Formats: sequence, structure tokens, C-alpha cells
Amino acid sequence: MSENEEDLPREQSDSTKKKKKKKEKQSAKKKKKNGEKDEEEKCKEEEEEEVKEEEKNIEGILLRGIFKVGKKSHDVLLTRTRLTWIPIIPENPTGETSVPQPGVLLLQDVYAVKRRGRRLEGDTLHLHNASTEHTHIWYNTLKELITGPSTRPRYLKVFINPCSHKKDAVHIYREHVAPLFKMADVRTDITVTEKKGHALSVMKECKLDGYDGVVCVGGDGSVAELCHALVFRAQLDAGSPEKPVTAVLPLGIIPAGSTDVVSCSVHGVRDPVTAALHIVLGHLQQVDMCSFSSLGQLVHFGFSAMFGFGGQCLARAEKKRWMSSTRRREYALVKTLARLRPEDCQLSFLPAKKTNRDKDSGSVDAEVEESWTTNQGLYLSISIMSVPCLSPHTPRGLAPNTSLTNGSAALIAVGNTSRSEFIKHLKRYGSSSGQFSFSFVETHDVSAVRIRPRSLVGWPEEEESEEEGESKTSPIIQSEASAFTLNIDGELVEIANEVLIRVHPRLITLYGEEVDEAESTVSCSCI
Ligand SMILES: Nc1ncnc2c1ncn2[C@@H]1O[C@H](COP(=O)(O)OP(=O)(O)OP(=O)(O)O)[C@@H](O)[C@H]1O
Repeated sequence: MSENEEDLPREQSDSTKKKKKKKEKQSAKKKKKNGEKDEEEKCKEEEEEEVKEEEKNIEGILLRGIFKVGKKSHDVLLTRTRLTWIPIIPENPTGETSVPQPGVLLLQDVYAVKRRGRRLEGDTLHLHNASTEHTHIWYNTLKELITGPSTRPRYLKVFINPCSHKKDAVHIYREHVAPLFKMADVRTDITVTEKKGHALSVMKECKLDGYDGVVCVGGDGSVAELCHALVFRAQLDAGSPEKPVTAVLPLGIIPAGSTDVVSCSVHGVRDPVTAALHIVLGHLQQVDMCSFSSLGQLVHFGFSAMFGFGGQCLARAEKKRWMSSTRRREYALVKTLARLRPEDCQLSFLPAKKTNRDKDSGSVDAEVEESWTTNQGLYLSISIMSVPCLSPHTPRGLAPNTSLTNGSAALIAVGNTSRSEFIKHLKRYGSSSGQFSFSFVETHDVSAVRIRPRSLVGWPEEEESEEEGESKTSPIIQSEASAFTLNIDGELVEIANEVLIRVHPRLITLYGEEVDEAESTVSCSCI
């Protein structure tokens, strides 16, 4: 349990204020003339409501007792919604008495937390009483109140990717998360994944009935796999191969990767404790997702896709899996910039305002008329993002103009330009402003995007030979004109022919909340 300092409402001073307010209203009422009947009636109604509220507060006391908080005795009161402890101050021989300041804890915060900016931290309030019987009654009543009907999970399916980033996901879970789950009485069923696709295959078949949510401990790749798995499973269960179906279970993300974009977008920080506390407290946030399909076949569900620079960077990084993730990323960034080349493609999009979304069904199929805008040309980068994609590198996000639940995605298309201008554009993401104020950058709020590369040529010959002898686990980038690569939520995905991306409002629920900005803890010095 803890004391939430920011939320400390003062019950006593509240009621004094209410009485004062009541008196003021009564005297104001006396001054009123006969013609002001409406005003008078309104006052009367408000007054009655206040009296009712006060009565409710008094009646609502479930338990009352004397406990030691620290070294001092306190009068402790428990109602359905709060725990209040008022210091018992002995009367002063001079007759002067100071007004005791009560402490108040809202039960919605128990297992309770303190906020430090975006970070959530556990805190403890010890109530001491010598009587075992007395403390048991308090313990059981509190437990009953806290675990009553709420969005707090009681049983979670947990997936841990032991190979994420620094290979410390298991340690992060054991050290920072498991103790919080245990204290909050949350049971878990843990799978430590053995290979790529393991979480998806478990999710396709396991019984979901008993779980209140799913938890992913890993990086963006693991999150992408589980988000896809949750929506895909909902689609399977609903027998709806064509229409995406809203995921039944919420997903909690314990960040253990190198960038943790989705986690940052719903927590504002890369902090396993904050993430675990959002789960424990049942903070739910609905989030828009995209479906990626090609020639009528679903390829993936996800939050973001990058074509061109973002795809090329990831492809290079994946070939250097043996490097540390920071070095790998910097290497790929520098090398892709050095060999910057635009993609020749046809880009079509459906502006978001042209659609009549059916938010409840999570579908954009109810479009009034599909009025696509189509451009053909050379693009250095095309990004589609249904979430802002916050990270410590880009605190305001790669797509600051979109939000988690606005039902649309940001399309950011960067046309052909010089390397130096492109670098200027990239650098501005870190400083959070002006990244789109270039003549070669266009942004649109969209509900669908179609990309058709004109020629699917892959990498030039010289690069193929240079990358020889790399990790066997690297995704293969085909050099024949049969597929092109997309970076979908940090995962390399090959797509034959064209790709169609559609936004599906509120397709998934994540544990967390909408945040404007991520805590910036790193800076990239390589460009
Ligand atoms: N035991 C495993 N061995 C190898 N790969 C795994 C294993 N378990 C899961 N994976 C896969 O590893 C991929 C990358 O995982 P994840 O994103 O968690 O780590 P990361 O790539 O190091 O982190 P980041 O994306 O933040 O850099 C995912 O596609 C996941 O499916």
C-alpha cells in the first residue's frame, strides 16, 4: 500500500469547506429577490446534493481503528474508496490544539503507486496494531475491496524472449516484475520463447478463457509478434478471415529491447517497474492498428511500417546480428546514408476525413466512397504509423501528429533530395520540431495506403558480395524482382508485389495510457 502524495484529498478540510460553501450559498439565497426563483431552486438542489454526499461519506465507513503509522498513533478510517489516517494529537495543557493533517490513500491506487513524472513507483504504508484479530479483519476487508470488480488482472499469460537486446529479459522479469505481480496477487503462466514465431504458435492454440491479459517481456520484435498474434487469434476465434476482429485480451509490455517504441508510446518511459504497475493497476488503453496485406492476402497486423530508408536500414542491421544492438543500428544508419537511394514507386492514400469509420466494430470498411490520391515518383522514405512511435531517441515520436486512438495513421513521404538535406530532416526528429518543414516532405492523415514499387530490384551486386559470410539467421533480401522489404514494427517483412495498409481503430488494448512525450535518455551521435 502506499501514500499517493499528489492525490491526497483532505477529507476533513473538504467537509469544512463544504460547510462554508453551504453557508455562503444560504446567505446568498437570503439576498435574492422574489423574481430569482430559478436560481434559488438550483441552489437548493446543489445543497441537497452536498448533504447527500456528506451523509454518504459518513455512512460509508466500513472499518475504524487505532493504528500506529510510524511512531505515532492514528485514527484510521476505511471507506469503499479510501483509507484515511488522522494523527491523534493529545490535548495541549495550554488548551491550544493544532489541526491534525490526515493522510488519505485512494483504494484505486492500492497496490499503490507514486508518480514521478511518467514513472510509477511502488510505495508502502505500514499500519501497526498489536491485535492479530484486528489486523486480519482490516487485511481481509482491504483485500476484498481492492480485488473487487475492476480491470485489474488476476491471471496473466506471460511470454519472455530470453534473446532480446542484452539477453536480460528473464532477469528483468524476475528482478523487477515478478515481485510486483506476487505482491498484487497476480498469478502467471510463463512461456520462455525458444525461437521466432514460438509466441505466435502458442497464442494460436492455447486456451484463453482463464487469462485476464497477456504480457510480453522483450523488444519491439516480440511486441509485434504478440500484437499480431492477439488480433490474429481473435480473427480465428470469430471465424472472420477477411475482417480484422478486436483482440479479446489486453497486452502488457515489459520493455527489454533496445528501442521499445510501443512500450514508450503507452508508458512514456522505458521502465519495467512502471510497465508492471500499469498492468497491476489495470490501466487500459485502446490502440489503433494497421493490417498489411498483399494481393488480398493478410501479411501482418502492426502499428507502423517503413519503406525505403527505414526498410533498408533494418535489412542492413539484421545482417549484422552478431554486433551489439546499438552498434548494429549505428552501422546500418551510417551505411544506408552513405548509399542513399530512392525507391521508384506509386504511392496512393485514402485521406482519413473521407471515411465514415465504424469505431465499435473496429473497421474502416464503411467508407462512404474510396477517393484515393495517387502519386508516382522517387521516394527516399515512406512511413505509415498508427501510433506516435515515441522512443528515447525521438521523444515526441516519429509521428507526433497521430495519437493512439484517433482512428487514422500518419503518412510521412520523403521525396528525393540530397543526402545533406535528408540528414537535416532526420536530425530534427531528435530535437522534436521542424522535421516536416521541408519541401520534399509531405504528411497526410490517412486511413489507408497502397505502395506499388515500380521495379522490385533489391540490392546492387557489389553490396551482395560485400555482405558475404554474415549470420545465417539474417532475413534474405532477394535480388530477383519478386519481393520488396518493409520494416513493420522493427521486423523485416518481405512482400510480393504491392502492399495495402489499412487502419483499424481500437483494434487492440494495451496496459498503459496515452502520453505526449517520452523521457529522453539517449542521444544518437552518429549523424
Ligand atoms: N529464443 C529465441 N531465439 C531467437 N529469437 C527469438 C526467441 N524468442 C523470440 N525470438 C524472436 O526474436 C525477435 C526479436 O526479438 P526482440 O524484439 O524482443 O529483441 P531485439 O530485436 O533484440 O529488440 P529490439 O527490437 O528492441 O532491438 C522477435 O521476432 C522474436 O520473435
